Amino acid sequence: METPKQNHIDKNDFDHVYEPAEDSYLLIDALEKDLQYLKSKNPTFCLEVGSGSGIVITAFGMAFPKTVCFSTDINFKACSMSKSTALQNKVMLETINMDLGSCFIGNKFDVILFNPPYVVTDSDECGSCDITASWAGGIKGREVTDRMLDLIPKILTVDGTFYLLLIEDNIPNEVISIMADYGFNSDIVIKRRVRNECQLVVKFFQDKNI
Ligand SMILES: C[S@@+](CC[C@H](N)C(=O)[O-])C[C@H]1O[C@@H](n2cnc3c(N)ncnc32)[C@H](O)[C@@H]1O
Repeated sequence: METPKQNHIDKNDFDHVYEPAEDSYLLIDALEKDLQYLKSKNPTFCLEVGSGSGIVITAFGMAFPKTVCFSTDINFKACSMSKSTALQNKVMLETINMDLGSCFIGNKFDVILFNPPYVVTDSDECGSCDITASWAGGIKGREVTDRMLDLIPKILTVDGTFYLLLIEDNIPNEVISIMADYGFNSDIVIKRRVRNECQLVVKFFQDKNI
């Protein structure tokens, strides 16, 4: 998958919006690894929750020009940057400044992407609308992620796929078990150690075709 250009961004903008890092590129690499699977699904609608600079959803939109792409972010400045990144790379993207994706209940996406704030912090650090929201994940680094898990069955198509980035501190087996209770199968697409952090991307799906 091609890496989107981000020439329009001033370095200082990353004081307010998450700068693409190893986790962003791991999610892109997971999509690249799953390209044939995704192509076989011919997705009509894709949503990235917490799109930050927009690098992931733009990479997806470049690889799937016929897919209608949406993104959300709790941080207003991230929404503007996502839109500009998409525009610079000629990707049509609808961005919405909101919490997760609850306004979409009743609508269904074929692909949902989420690189959440996953760092273990105190609960009271979690839930801001600024740059802290990029990383502060509360207890087990899962407070935002777990709310998203509850939403997935309501906004993913029956044969859709949800890609979620986690670190070992998030206890991936617990996440897999929560999703299994909702009727989802899972598969670890990619795993990488980055300094002292083990990052992985897990995909969740309801059909049997991996
Ligand atoms: C780790 S950053 C990932 C940014 C981008 N997707 C990437 O991979 O580079 C997490 C993003 O989620 C956003 N976020 C955090 N909590 C959110 C929420 N409740 N609803 C929507 N976005 C949220 C943050 O503002 C931040 O942009």
